[in-house]
Amino acid sequence: MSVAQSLRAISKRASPAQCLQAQKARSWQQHRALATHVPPVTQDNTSSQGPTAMVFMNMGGPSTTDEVHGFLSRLFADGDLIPLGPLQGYLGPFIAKRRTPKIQKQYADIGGGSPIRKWSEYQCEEMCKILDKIRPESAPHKPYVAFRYADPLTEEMYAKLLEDGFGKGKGGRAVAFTQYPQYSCSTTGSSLNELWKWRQRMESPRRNSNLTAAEAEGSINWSVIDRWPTHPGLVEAFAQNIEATLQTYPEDVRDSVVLLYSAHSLPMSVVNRGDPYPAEVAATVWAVQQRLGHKNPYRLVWQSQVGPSAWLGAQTSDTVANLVKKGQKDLVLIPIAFTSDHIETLFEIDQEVIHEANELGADGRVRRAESLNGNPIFIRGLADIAKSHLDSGEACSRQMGLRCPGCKSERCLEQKKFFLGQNERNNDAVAL
Ligand SMILES: C=CC1=C(C)c2cc3[nH]c(cc4nc(cc5[nH]c(cc1n2)c(C)c5CCC(=O)O)C(CCC(=O)O)=C4C)c(C)c3C=C
Ligand code: FES
Ligand SMILES: [Fe+2]
Repeated sequence: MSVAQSLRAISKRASPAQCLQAQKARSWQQHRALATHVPPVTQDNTSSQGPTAMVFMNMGGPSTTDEVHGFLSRLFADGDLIPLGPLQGYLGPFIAKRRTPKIQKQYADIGGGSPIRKWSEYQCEEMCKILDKIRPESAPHKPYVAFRYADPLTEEMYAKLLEDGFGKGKGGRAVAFTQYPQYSCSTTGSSLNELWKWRQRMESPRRNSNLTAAEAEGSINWSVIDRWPTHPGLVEAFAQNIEATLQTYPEDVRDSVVLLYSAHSLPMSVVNRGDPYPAEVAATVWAVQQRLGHKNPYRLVWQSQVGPSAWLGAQTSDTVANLVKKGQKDLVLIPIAFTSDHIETLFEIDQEVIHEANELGADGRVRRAESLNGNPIFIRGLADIAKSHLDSGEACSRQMGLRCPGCKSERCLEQKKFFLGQNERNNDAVAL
């Protein structure tokens, strides 16, 4: 049975409409029980390579409104995300401070904070439980979360890894697993640059004079899962959420509902540098459309642009308003580049875009597909991605070695050299 078939089999317990209802009502405990529903394992559970640290990397978000300023300060200090040149140290804090009240209000409006920490910790824990069963040779798999701009930060995660017995002369295996399905240098690239920076600070004898030679010798062996835009588990989970939302429309209009896949936009300067993200997001969309049998018309649109520079379009909000004005009111919005709810779904789509559509007369017919959050098919897919990665013995994908055509960043080059060099299998791969 293929991965896609087995994922579909796991989920064949309710119709899409029932699924939507059930998903809305599903409690935390139920999510837990479903995520760990895996086929029985027959291998014996003796571990020879474990423990293995599974580190989920993402941007993070403020869990409370008090954390908004710190979150924005780190975000605007990140030259990989927002390059402000030599003035970054002055301009970054200035913009962060000025923007804080507006963004605090948005987080207050979605319940007081971002749910991304809760979902990331849950997804990682549940994935590790599944991995222990389907890949006992590297068990126990220990869950860690490393956020770029909010707690738990990369340095906090690294300190915890060392405290838990990885590194410091004992070596140990850690997998940096990006939670951005599609690779962008402004997201996954930034998280990897940060991880590499803290690895140098905490485990390199040149940078950390407190390390003994033995401790430096036995440092953590890192590998990276850097992208997974068309993995069947991801595609199946998206497809089922879309089908469940389509079931909420009357049968006679169902096939003419327009599907609007919405992803966070990128500045055109990043797109023109050759960033892989737009192509990889489009790959996800195409895979989901194929799984759905192309029954509905679709468009890929882009949201959440910040500041006055040119960004990749068409914009989600303009597209929705245009279609509604033209009389196409049946629209499903699908957040396609993020794996849990966040301010862009709960505030921007639910409270701004859909609200505006209703003011234009959409009459509740513009709806959003649920985010992946605790979806058991998705979490089973994550475990499958991790298992394939561990089985492959590779340090990272070959794709990761090839820099953007317009990249001038030494940091990118050094980071890629480091991760490529973490495993013998990649010995013939070079960072270009
Ligand atoms: C795949 C997802 C994302 C990409 C690509 C991305 C690129 C990107 N973002 C900014 C600037 C900001 N992003 C902000 C918040 C934010 N961004 C993403 C995702 C991606 N960003 C998320 C999920 C969030 C919200 C986090 C949460 O609530 O959980 C913000 C802060 C909010 C604001 O001030 O509006 C900024 C700023 C740039 C410049 C960029 C590409 C270069
Ligand atoms: S900006 Fe893409 S590799 Fe450096
Ligand atoms: Fe963003």
